[in-house]
Amino acid sequence: MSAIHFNDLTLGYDRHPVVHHLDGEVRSGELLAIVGPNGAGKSTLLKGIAGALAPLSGSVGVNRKATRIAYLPQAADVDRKFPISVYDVVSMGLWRRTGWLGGVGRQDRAAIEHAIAAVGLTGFEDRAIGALSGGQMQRALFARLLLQDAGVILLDEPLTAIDAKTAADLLDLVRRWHAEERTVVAVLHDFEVVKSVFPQTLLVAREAVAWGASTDVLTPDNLMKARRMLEAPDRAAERCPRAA
Ligand SMILES: Nc1ncnc2c1ncn2[C@@H]1O[C@H](COP(=O)(O)OP(=O)(O)OP(=O)(O)O)[C@@H](O)[C@H]1O
Repeated sequence: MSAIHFNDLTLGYDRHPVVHHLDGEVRSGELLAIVGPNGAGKSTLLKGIAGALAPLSGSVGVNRKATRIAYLPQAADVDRKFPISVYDVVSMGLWRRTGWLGGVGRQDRAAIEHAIAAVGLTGFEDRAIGALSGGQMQRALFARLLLQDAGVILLDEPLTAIDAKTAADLLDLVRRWHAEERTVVAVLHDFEVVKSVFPQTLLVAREAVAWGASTDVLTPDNLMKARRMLEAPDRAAERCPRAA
């Protein structure tokens, strides 16, 4: 069963295409890494799946049974100046159930505490998020994802600027989601992590360069091809390759 399918999907900004004519599907329960050079369109693709960016043409569909999508944006896009505690950030994972003004019951409080404990942040509940380290903040955001209980989980560079211990802990949560048959799509730059945790990889450079088993995709030839595709002069004009 497919969890996400792309049908000639083109995404971009102000009518300038960034990701061109993507076709294919992510199987339900799959762990898929999205890799590619800077500016390849990885974050754009994740935003398209999350529904935060409408397609310029074509479509992206998420299976009805897995409609609940959780999305972790890049750390740089998260406003940490907002005066809110770890507990409140994590509890937002329950908004779908409690609503903006809904009360948090005893059961909900237990679930929030459980999620905070699962990411190793017990004792930090009252800490303002602006006073967390980058790794602690990422742990808090993963606790929120745990509560969201989504069928499809989208992670944009979840391990960037994270130390080895935190990365290992967060990858354990990804493995747990996989065991729970959730679909996880993550933008990653560390190929060793990809090869050891993510069986499937999509290599993008404004279009799909290769998509399949991670070991088949992450070859020097494919990576070189991706770099060249992004550096090609006609990219500067952001022309559609199929329109040429
Ligand atoms: N909001 C935006 N408005 C206009 N152009 C954008 C916007 N966001 C991204 N772009 C452009 O789209 C292209 C792809 O960006 P995107 O962030 O998707 O790449 P990426 O593969 O995630 O890169 P990185 O590895 O550096 O995070 C880039 O040329 C970028 O400048």
